[in-house]
Amino acid sequence: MKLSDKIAAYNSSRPFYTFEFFPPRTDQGFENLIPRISRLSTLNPLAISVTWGAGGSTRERSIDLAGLTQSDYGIDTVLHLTCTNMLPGMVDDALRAAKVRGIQNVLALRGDPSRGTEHWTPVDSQFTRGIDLVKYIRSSPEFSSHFCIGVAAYPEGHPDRETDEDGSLNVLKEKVDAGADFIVTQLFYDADPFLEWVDKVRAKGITVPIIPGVMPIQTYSSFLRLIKLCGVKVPPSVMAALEPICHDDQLVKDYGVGLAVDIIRKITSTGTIKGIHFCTLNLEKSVQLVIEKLQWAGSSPTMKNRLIADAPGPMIHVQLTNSSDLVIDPTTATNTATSALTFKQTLDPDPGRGELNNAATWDDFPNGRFGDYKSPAFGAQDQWGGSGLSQYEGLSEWGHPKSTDDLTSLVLRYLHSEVSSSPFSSLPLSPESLTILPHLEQLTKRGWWTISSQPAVDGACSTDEVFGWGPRGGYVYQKGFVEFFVAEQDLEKIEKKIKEKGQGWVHYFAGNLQGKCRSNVPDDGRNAVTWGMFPGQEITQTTIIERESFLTWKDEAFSIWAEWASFYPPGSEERELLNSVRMERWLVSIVHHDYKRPDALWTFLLDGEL
Ligand SMILES: Cc1cc2nc3c(=O)[nH]c(=O)nc-3n(C[C@H](O)[C@H](O)[C@H](O)COP(=O)(O)OP(=O)(O)OC[C@H]3O[C@@H](n4cnc5c(N)ncnc54)[C@H](O)[C@@H]3O)c2cc1C
Ligand SMILES: NC(=O)c1ccc[n+]([C@@H]2O[C@H](COP(=O)([O-])OP(=O)(O)OC[C@H]3O[C@@H](n4cnc5c(N)ncnc54)[C@H](O)[C@@H]3O)[C@@H](O)[C@H]2O)c1
Repeated sequence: MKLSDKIAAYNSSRPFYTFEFFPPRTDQGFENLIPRISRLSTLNPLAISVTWGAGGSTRERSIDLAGLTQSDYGIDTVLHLTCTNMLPGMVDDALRAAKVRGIQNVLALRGDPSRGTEHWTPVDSQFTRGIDLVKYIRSSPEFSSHFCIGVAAYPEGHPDRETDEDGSLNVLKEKVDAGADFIVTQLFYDADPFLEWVDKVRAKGITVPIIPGVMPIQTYSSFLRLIKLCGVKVPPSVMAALEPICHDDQLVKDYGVGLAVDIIRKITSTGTIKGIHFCTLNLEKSVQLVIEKLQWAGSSPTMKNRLIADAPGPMIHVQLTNSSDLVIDPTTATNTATSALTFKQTLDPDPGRGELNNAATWDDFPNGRFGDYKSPAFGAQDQWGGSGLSQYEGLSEWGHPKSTDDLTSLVLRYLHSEVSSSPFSSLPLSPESLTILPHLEQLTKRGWWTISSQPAVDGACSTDEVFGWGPRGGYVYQKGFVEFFVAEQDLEKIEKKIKEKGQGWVHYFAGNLQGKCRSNVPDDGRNAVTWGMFPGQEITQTTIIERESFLTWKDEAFSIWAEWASFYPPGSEERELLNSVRMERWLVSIVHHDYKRPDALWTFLLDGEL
C-alpha cells in the first residue's frame, strides 16, 4: 500500500514510525538481518525502508531485500533510489523490479558522489537531481499511478552547502510540486531548530507529511563520524553529557536512547509531526527501547512473547572460499533468507542467540576496528555519505605529498597530533594508541606507514579512562595489533621473520590492490583480539580478526588512496605518487598473541635487522 494513503488513514493518538535498514554487505549479515527485521516488525511499523548503497553499489541487494520484506513479510516497504551511477535504462529497470515485487513506495534521491570522486557527476543527463526522478516517475504511464514518492530534506542544510536555507526550501518545494507525496528528513539532535524549520516548510505552502529521521546514538566514535559526515549540528549540552561517559559504551547507548526519547517527545508534542523515521543501522535494541520507553508499542505482543514468536530460523552456514564470496549473490542470499523466514523455531527467547556466531555481542559494542562480518550492521558506516574525505580537508591538512618521504612525514605529523585527521582516520590518534606512540613512530620512520593500532592490555578495569569499554565492574583485554602499508620487499622480510621467530605467537594478513592475499592464519581462523569479562555475562568478544573482515577493509583502504589521489589534478606529482603507492604497496595487519607482555609485538617487529 502507498505510504501516503496509510498516513492519511492512520488515526491512532500515538505517532506512527518507520524503520530504515540497509542491505548487509555479507551473506551471513543478510541472513542475520532477517530475524532482526522479523522481531522489529512485530512493533507494527507503518512501513520499513531499504537504502540504496553509496554509488548504487547495492542495487541488486537493495531490491532483493525490499522485495523480501514487501512480498514475504507483507510489510509495506519504501525502496530508496538514487541517480548516482545509473546508466540509461537502469532507473526503469529498478522501478520495474520494484513494481513486480509489489513495492509501491520509492524515496527519490540524487545520491552522494561515489568513492574516489569529490563532486557529484551524472552518468545519465536525464537524472541529475532528486527532482528528476520524481518528475520521471510522475510522467511515466507505467509508474505514475503505481508509486508513492518520498523525497529527502535537510533541516540543518545539505552538507554540500550548494544552497542556503531559502534555496533548500525552494528545492524542497520544487520536489513536492513535481509530485512527491512525503518528506523524510536528515538526522538531527536538536529539536528546537527542527521545529522552527518545520514552520518554515509549512509557511512555504508545503503540506505533505514530514517524517523526521531519528537515530539513537550507538557509540561515541560512530556518533562523531556521523555528525562529521552528515554535517549535523550537535547542541553543546549533548556533547557535554557525552564527553564524561564517552569511554563507557553502555552509558553512551543508554544516553542515546534517552536523548532520542526526549527529542521525539518534544517534536511530536506540537501535533504537527505525526510519525518518526528510525534509522536502525540494522541494530535493533536501541530502537526497540526507544519505542518501549515512549510506550508506543501498543497492542504488540509483550517482549517475551514477541521474541518467542519471532525467534530466528535455523543456523545456516555459508562456506566462504574466497573474498569474492563476500559480495552477496542476491539470489543465494534471498533463498537462504527466505528459508530462514519460513522455518520459525519457537525455542530461543534471546534476541541475540540464534544469530550466526557473535554478531549479536559485537553489535552491543560495535567499536569499529574490524567488526563482525556476519553482523547485519557490518559496514554500516559505509552505506552512503562517501568516505568522509573532503578535498578541502585533504589539501589543507595533508598538503601536497610528492615523495614517499613526504608520506612518511605526514603519518608522523598525524601521530604527533600536528594534524587532526589522516586519510585513514577522521579522528585524532586515540589515547590508547598514544601509549604506544614511540613504536608507531619507529615503524613509520622505516616507511611502514601505520594506519591503525592497539596496545596489549591484560585486564584493565572496564571503566578505565583509556582502555575501558562495556558495562561497569568488568575487565577488558587486548592483544597488541598494528596495521600498516609496506613495500613488497619489506613484507617478504616480515614474513621470513614471522616464520623463523614468530613461533605461533604472531599472525598476519597482507593484501594488495591486485587482490592477492598472504597470511599464516588458517582459512577459517578467527582471532579474538579484544574481549571483556563482565559480571553475570558470558565473555564478550568485540574485535575479531579474520580473513573476510580484513579483505573487506583492505578494499576500502585501497579505495581511500584513489579518492585522495583524485583531489589533485590529473598528471600532477601528487596524484602520480598516491596512485603508484596504491598499485605497489601492501596493507599488512599483524597481531601478537602474548597480551601479557605489552612490548611483545613491538620488540618482535622492531628489534634487530629485518
Ligand atoms: C532520509 C534520507 C535517506 C537517504 N537515503 C540514501 C540512500 O539510500 N542512498 C544514498 O546513496 N543516499 C541516501 N541519502 C543521501 C542523499 O542521497 C544525499 O544527501 C544527496 O547528496 C542528496 O540527495 P537529495 O535527493 O536530497 O538531493 P537533491 O534534492 O537533488 O539536492 C542535491 C543538492 O543539489 C542542490 N540542488 C538541488 N536542486 C537545486 C537547484 N534547482 N538549484 C540549486 N541547487 C539545487 C541541493 O540543495 C543539494 O545540495 C539519504 C538522505 C536522506 C536525508
Ligand atoms: N578490519 C580492519 O582491519 C580495519 C582496520 C582499521 C580500520 N578499519 C575500518 O576503519 C573504519 C574505522 O574503524 P576503527 O574505528 O577501528 O578505526 P580507527 O580509525 O578508530 O583506528 C583504530 C585505532 O587505531 C588508531 N590509529 C588511527 N590512525 C592510526 C595511525 N596512523 N597509526 C596508528 N594507529 C592509528 C586509532 O587511534 C584507534 O585507536 C571502519 O570502516 C573499519 O571497518 C578496519
